[in-house]
Amino acid sequence: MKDTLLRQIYEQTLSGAYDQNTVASLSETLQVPKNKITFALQQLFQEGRLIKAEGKPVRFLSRAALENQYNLSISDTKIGNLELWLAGLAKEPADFEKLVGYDGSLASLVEQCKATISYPPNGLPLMLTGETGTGKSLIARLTYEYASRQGLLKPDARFVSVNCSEYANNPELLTANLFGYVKGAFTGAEQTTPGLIELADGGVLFLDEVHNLKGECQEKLFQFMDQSIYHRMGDNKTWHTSHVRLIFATTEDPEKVLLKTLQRRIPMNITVPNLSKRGTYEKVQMIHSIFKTEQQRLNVRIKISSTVFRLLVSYPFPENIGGLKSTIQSSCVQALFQINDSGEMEITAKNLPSALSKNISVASLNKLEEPSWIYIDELLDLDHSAGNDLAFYQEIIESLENPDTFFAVWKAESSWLIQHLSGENSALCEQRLYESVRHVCAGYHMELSSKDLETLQKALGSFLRQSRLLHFLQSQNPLQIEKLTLQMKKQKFRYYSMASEIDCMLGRAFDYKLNDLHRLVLALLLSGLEKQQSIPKRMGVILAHGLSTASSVSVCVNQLLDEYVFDAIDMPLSISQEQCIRELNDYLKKMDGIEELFLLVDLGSLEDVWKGLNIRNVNVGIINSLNLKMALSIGEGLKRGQPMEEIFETAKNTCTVSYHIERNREKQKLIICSCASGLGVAEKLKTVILDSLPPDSSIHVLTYDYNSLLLKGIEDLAFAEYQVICVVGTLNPNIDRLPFVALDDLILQESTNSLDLYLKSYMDPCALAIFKKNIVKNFSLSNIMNALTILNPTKLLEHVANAIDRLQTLIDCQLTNNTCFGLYVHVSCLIERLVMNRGIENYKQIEHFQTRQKQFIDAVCESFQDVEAFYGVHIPVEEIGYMFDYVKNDKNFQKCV
Ligand SMILES: Nc1ncnc2c1ncn2[C@@H]1O[C@H](COP(=O)(O)OP(=O)(O)OP(=O)(O)O)[C@@H](O)[C@H]1O
Repeated sequence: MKDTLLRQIYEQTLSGAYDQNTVASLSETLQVPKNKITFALQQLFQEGRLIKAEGKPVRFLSRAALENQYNLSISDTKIGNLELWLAGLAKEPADFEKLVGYDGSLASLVEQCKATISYPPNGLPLMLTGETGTGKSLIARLTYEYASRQGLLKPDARFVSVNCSEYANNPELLTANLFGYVKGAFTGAEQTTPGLIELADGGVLFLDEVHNLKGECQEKLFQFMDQSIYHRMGDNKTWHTSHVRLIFATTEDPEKVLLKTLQRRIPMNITVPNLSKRGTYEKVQMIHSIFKTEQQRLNVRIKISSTVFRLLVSYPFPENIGGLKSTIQSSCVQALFQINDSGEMEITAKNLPSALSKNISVASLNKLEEPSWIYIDELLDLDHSAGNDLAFYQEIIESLENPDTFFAVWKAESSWLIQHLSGENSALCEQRLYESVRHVCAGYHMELSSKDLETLQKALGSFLRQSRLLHFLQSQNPLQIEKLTLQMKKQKFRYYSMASEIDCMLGRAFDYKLNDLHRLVLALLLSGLEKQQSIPKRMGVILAHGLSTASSVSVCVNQLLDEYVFDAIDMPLSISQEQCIRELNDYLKKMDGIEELFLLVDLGSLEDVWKGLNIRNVNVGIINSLNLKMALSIGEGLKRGQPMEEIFETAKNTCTVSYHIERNREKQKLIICSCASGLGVAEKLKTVILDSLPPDSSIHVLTYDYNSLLLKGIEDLAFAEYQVICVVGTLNPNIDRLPFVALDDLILQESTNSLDLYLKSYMDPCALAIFKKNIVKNFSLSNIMNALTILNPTKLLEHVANAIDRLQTLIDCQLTNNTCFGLYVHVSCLIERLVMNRGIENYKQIEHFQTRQKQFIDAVCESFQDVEAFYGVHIPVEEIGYMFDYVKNDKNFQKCV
């Protein structure tokens, strides 16, 4: 009757007539009393052949029918909402895809299982070892499903599973059940019964907890493995044949618990990793998958608190996935009546077994419970990139198993992270963050491209977004992270220190604190980004007291040399020597990889500084003198790549100290005599002025070339020693703030006051009176002429005066007396110079003058014809230029023009 009932249910399940699989309906169809149907259904359900759909009335479904129909293995036995559950089944993935981690931590295991079961002709025996609850049974079943789907098994081939531990106290019974027995083989063997090996013919026999198999049974088993034949218990004559693919599983070490002969016959031994090795993301997937099943079973939307999520991910379940599953199931039972107004089941930490939440105080439990809920349906969508990132972080932590190689692992991983982050479209593109990161990097001489900076910025963005996940990762692996931090500080302090600075900056800018794991990953990222760049092998550091002394000198030298040779450490005056040294040591840590350091310190003895330095793999040269010249000399040596000692020697020699004291002194007073007519006139002027000065006068009189005076003014070094009172000459050189006294003024005595005026401050009144008297006497025209020329002054003056009269007629202008007298002197000197071949040859813009003042030039030429003829000279046009300059300032001439 049982078989008929099972067949009926099988067909009705296949045809979808689930409503006919009730006690009442089946009793009616099969014409069997309800109580007998109920009893048989109960038995079949316990055997795992039926699935029970709760409800009114209860319905039963054939497991085999559904498994064939959906081509999958069903582990559920009782279901809540049948329709929902069936909808879920339709979406179920095939065989190994049901295994969380099939393409992750279990990828190679899956490949091995597939290869072993497919090995021709009948597959190879496979041993699965692993802690309890790691998924050995599931993997065995999925291996069967895979073989079945691949057509490696007969269509009706079964997966027969036997748990050897159930027979631990009765090994005979296990042998009987495995190989079958004949009637009378033992007490109670009322009829000949086929064994499980026979039932599994063409399919898969899974022997779980195989370490419970007694030696005798093991021996029987390997005989069967060799030849596919066996005896039933109680009949040692008849051989039976069965072709079975065998899968074994044990939580023990097979080498310790199985006979060597059996071990040899199991060529493939696969270890199933325990939950803690699966990586956080796979744990999250498992939590999701288990809750999802419960959600379907209970037909409610489930949400869990973030604490529940954190605890489930971080708790080290001794029963592995089995433990996680039963914890989740029990939490759902506990929360069965915690359905909110929206019909959602809310699972909080209070619904978890006490073992999980024992580390959380009631207060913090309540506090922690307040915030976010996570819907099961959205669990995997927390952050799409979270999966990869978490696996990445996990891998970093796992690489710690072998600290010697983890930097190598990191190197590879960092390029993954860089790539990953470069492709990510981060929302956190704030210029402030970007600039701050750049600022920190620049402080470490790490010049990053904008793309690299963007990568860093995205990394920080990803930290901010995934803070919840990363914080529980941190809490999950505190020891590894501590160990890693120590290694990082030791080997890559530069990057760790940079990450810490970025952390501070983040704190200020976004009120966000990185945890150790963040900092490590950031440091790793920075070291990855810098792999293309070279940290300077040699560097200079200026260490000086004052708010910006060191930085000013270093900036100046770097600019002058156009090379970054100096860093600076500014020391406020209030800080102690120890603090300075501490700062310097911090700097040295930052500059991890530097080989030589040139240190310029302003204060403190050399010993104080170098004794306090923590030097490892760095040569530090210290010089206790700081000035720009010294810094420049050392900077130049650094730039040229000279050896350290040579650099210091050169600096020492170029910077020898010398001193000079310039005492305050009164400058001597000076009158400059400078004439466009030439130095000769100036010399004569000088003699006349000197003769006019009282004998005890301290005023100096010097001659100076007129053109040089125009060019250089009184900045000329020749005047450095003097305080120039005024210039006396024929033409005003018009020098700023330098008074001019015209010769003609002196001759005409019209403005003796002008010279008096300038000399008044430098002479006592008595001396000034003598000077004035002498000037009147000495500066009469004839006196001047006498002093000026070697020619006969009376004759010369007569000729010149006639020529100038004629000139005035030709240009039709009556010049002032001043101009006339000035011209007499000037032209007389001119003639004398020409006689002596010392004519002036240059005049500014002579062509311009020639074209513009042609009329004047012609007038001069004509009026001076007699003079030229008499003295046998020719007045060149340049000299006429100077005569014009004399005339042009005349107020009458200006009116005529
Ligand atoms: N990779 C996985 N993906 C999804 N669920 C899994 C996975 N591994 C195990 N499970 C689930 O975890 C539970 C325990 O797995 P299973 O019974 O196969 O472990 P086991 O190693 O055979 O344990 P034991 O040694 O105690 O028999 C099962 O409900 C199984 O469906």
